[in-house]
Amino acid sequence: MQLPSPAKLNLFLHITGQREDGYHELQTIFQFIDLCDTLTFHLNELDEVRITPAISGLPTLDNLIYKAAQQLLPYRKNPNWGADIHLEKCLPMGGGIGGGSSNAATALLALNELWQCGLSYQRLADIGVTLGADVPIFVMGFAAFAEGVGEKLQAVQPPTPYYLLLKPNCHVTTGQIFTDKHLTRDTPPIKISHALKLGGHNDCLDVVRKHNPEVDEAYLWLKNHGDAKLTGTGACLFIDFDNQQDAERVKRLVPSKWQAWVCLGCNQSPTHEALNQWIKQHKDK
Ligand SMILES: C[C@](O)(CO)[C@H](O)COP(=O)(O)OP(=O)(O)OC[C@H]1O[C@@H](n2ccc(N)nc2=O)[C@H](O)[C@@H]1O
Ligand SMILES: Nc1ncnc2c1ncn2[C@@H]1O[C@H](COP(=O)(O)OP(=O)(O)OP(=O)(O)O)[C@@H](O)[C@H]1O
Repeated sequence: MQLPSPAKLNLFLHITGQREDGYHELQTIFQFIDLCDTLTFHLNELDEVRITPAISGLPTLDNLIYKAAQQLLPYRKNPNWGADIHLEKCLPMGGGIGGGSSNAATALLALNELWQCGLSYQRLADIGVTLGADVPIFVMGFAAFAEGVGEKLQAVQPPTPYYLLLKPNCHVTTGQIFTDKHLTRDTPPIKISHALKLGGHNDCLDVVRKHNPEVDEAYLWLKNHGDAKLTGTGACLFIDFDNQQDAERVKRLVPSKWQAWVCLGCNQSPTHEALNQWIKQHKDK
């Protein structure tokens, strides 16, 4: 089974409070983009989960794909079943586009089928949120207005423009941004209708720019070409365009020290499209 594992953008990110366990309550709109890793799964009968290739600097036990697989082991129909998982990495790490969370969700969705666990998407999302706040959105697979720590989801259909996505040459640690004492944590909650009509801002932007001069520099550069926004806690920035040509034109101007992509917003996750096709083919057999 081969599945794409897409990135997400936070079209805005408001921090509305902080829970007693330290986690922040937020409001955001999540939308997928067609920039993806690819995961390939083969069932084995060795009761082992093996992931190739290793991600440099990341022990397998810490790989979110491995952690996701461990969570599903108790639900396997056959206790001898394991999986060989190949990861083709394309999404930059520490970019605020949720690559690790997406990989975890893709593994939950794939292994739920291959191991015949029979869990609902909601059960997989509940398991997923224990791995990372961004995992549920990738499990559910629809663009959403999110609240809580990102797990309370209402489906929405925002416009699906072309985006220019820019990755400054640095890695932002989400935990560091959320522990900064200057982070604004009291943005008044907004209604979903307001969010869809007027959007919002990213409360993390100032703190991320302060900690990461490269993000600051890239933000000032991108602002000359449109309404530059930060996704999640960065480092990635984006602007939207009505058409692909305009996005490509600005991409050609991006200084070579930064990575840039032109991608399309999607309100359905490509993981689910591919998974549903796989399920259909296997039912037909
Ligand atoms: C910023 C967002 O990307 C917006 O979509 C997410 O809220 C972050 O989600 P994530 O990367 O899956 O984050 P996690 O791996 O769950 O958390 C990393 C660290 O960020 C902090 N954290 C994360 C999410 C949240 N709502 N409040 C927090 O305070 C916690 O200190 C946590 O230890
Ligand atoms: N399969 C994986 N792919 C990428 N990162 C992983 C994976 N498994 C664990 N990680 C760890 O998760 C960290 C965050 O990676 P990720 O790509 O999700 O960052 P991010 O885009 O900033 O996420 P977010 O927007 O959720 O904060 C990485 O630095 C890495 O240590």
